[in-house]
Amino acid sequence: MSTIRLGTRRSALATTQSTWVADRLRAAGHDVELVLVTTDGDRDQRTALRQLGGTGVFVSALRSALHEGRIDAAVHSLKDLPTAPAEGLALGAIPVREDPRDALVARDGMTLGELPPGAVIGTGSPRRQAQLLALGLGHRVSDLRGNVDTRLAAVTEGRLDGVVLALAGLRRLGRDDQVTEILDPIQVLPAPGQGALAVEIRADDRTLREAVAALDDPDTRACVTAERSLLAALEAGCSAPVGALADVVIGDDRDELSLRGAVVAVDGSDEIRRSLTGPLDAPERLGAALAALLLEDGAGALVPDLAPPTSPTGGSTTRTTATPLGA
Ligand SMILES: NCc1[nH]cc(CCC(=O)O)c1CC(=O)O
Repeated sequence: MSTIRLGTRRSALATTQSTWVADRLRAAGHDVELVLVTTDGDRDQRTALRQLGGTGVFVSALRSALHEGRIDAAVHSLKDLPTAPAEGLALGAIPVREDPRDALVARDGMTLGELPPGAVIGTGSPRRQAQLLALGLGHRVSDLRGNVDTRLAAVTEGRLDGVVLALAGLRRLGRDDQVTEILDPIQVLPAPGQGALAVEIRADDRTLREAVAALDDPDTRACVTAERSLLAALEAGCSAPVGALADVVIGDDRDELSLRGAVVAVDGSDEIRRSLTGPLDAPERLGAALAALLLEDGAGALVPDLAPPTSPTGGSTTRTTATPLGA
């Protein structure tokens, strides 16, 4: 087969991830060439992610390159991919995922519990902000964007007391030695899909589909499918204050999927956490069922832009459209 042109964003994290995918494809006997693509999300470092249009800013340039045949496959961080399927494209492989948890990098080796009230923690993610404030430790949150090294520098240079990032990104970049606390999902649930990669291809490209299929990890795919179905059923985007984490667990006579979800008011004043377990082969249903449960129990009141409950109770108005948060 001819050389696979593997499209990637230019950031250190993105090229590390795509190099990882390229190495696995090469190990399987393929020739691979990395093609660097600049995205709007990389170009505009100063605008808050929310103002940039939330979902998809890192993704659309790679998708255009796929559609136009400039690349044969694109490597994305799955959590940056909008939940809506892209016309004509398919997720050819979802490789085994890195640790999905969030991590704190704080001054003086401190954990969240050790940071004093008034300490300022940097994050550009409403999900992280909401869950950090909901801990009730009196911390403050400051908007922070930029690549991993820029964000870490804010702590080492003393501008912030701490930053919260995905452990997966720090691991891949070899920066996890700076982590002062791995945040327990009991307190801070990661973003749906966090720690996982997606290899996107053209849906009709059977050669590429076969080439990348060996990279797919079915357990990871089941977990992230459940997490993303929850997000989709809430009609929330990747910048919504919604956390989700699925695990494969040992059931009575076979493996099952356990899904946790959290919807948190962005000011941390209230939160709803629920979990459900279901069959491993029906992750979409599990995600949708947990979304319905969260909405029934009032998630919509915490985050006004979420979907209405599927069975509206007396007196409430059923909205026919929902704007994704962050749009
Ligand atoms: N939104 C940026 C982004 N997209 C994926 C990762 C980390 C790697 C991953 O989650 O797979 C990050 C950085 C971060 O959240 O700290």
